[in-house]
Amino acid sequence: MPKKIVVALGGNAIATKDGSAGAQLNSIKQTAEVLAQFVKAGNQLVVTHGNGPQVGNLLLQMTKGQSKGNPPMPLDTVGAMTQGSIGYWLQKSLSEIFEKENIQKTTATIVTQTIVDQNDEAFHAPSKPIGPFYSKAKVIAYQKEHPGYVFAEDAGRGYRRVVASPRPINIKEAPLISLMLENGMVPIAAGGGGIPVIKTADGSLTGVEAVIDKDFSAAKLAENIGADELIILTAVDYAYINYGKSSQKKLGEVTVHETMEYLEQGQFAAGSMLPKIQAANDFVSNTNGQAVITSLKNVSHLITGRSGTVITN
Ligand SMILES: Nc1ncnc2c1ncn2[C@@H]1O[C@H](COP(=O)(O)OP(=O)(O)O)[C@@H](O)[C@H]1O
Ligand SMILES: NC(=O)OP(=O)(O)O
Repeated sequence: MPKKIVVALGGNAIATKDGSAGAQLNSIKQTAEVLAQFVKAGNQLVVTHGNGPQVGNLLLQMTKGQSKGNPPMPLDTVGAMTQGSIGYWLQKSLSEIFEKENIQKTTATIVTQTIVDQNDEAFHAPSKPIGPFYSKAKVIAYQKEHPGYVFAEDAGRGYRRVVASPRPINIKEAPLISLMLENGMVPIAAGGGGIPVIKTADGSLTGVEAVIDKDFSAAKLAENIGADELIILTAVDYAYINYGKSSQKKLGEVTVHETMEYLEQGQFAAGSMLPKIQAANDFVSNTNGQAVITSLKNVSHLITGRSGTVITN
């Protein structure tokens, strides 16, 4: 039965070792072929994506080229810029497939704002990894240059700069995204978790220095638009317990209750699998829908049957 699906794509699934626009576009072209399968199967689809590598890389480029009259942009603006660039690559790739395969769909990227709480504790505890991986020695050198920067170890893969990552409260453009779906479009929205904004006393929205986790924003967007399913696509086919150990065991069909127990045991690494499990649990608990965590290459199995880590109530 056709469903309303929100797919969240990992920023690391888009970024390539070669960070050029051409290389990222090529990688996204292959991703779009996979995403189009959801549409061909008759589903309503919203695509959201990460920007962790891209937002950090763009900031590095700006820092290098800065001058008094040409300062680096704040993180809300850099986030918006990556929504534009990654959205453009996705939109172009999906449109080309729709045209080539005569699929009666259009797609467009929505510059999306995500409302967060200005008192969120996360503003005092940077946790979201952005940009490239560094060695310990490089981190020490970097911190001399930029004393305000905070770095953290990222799931055994090296050190990365970390920034504040408050939880989304609401997706400002959710009603527009619903309208697009009702009119047969494929929205690309809440990229990079959405542009982080707070509500000020007069009710207006102001951008803040943060990068929101796209898994939490995808879950909130899925909730806001009444989606049936949240699908988080990353590098692994399943979430595992005892990950990386000889006793590693994949999680197939699990309940929120079971994942909560694994969570308490510390089975999921902070900054990588942990937010995915938490976001999936939030969506399932708040909506009674279903969440799936799997890899891009496993999507064909997902479309024909059940595959990956499937979380239900
Ligand atoms: N328990 C776990 N099960 C599966 N993967 C895990 C687990 N703990 C940590 N990971 C790591 O989390 C990664 C996914 O997180 P991340 O790379 O941040 O995702 P994204 O695709 O959103 O960029 C996996 O590729 C894996 O290396
Ligand atoms: N914003 C965000 O969550 O990006 P990644 O998925 O790349 O970490």
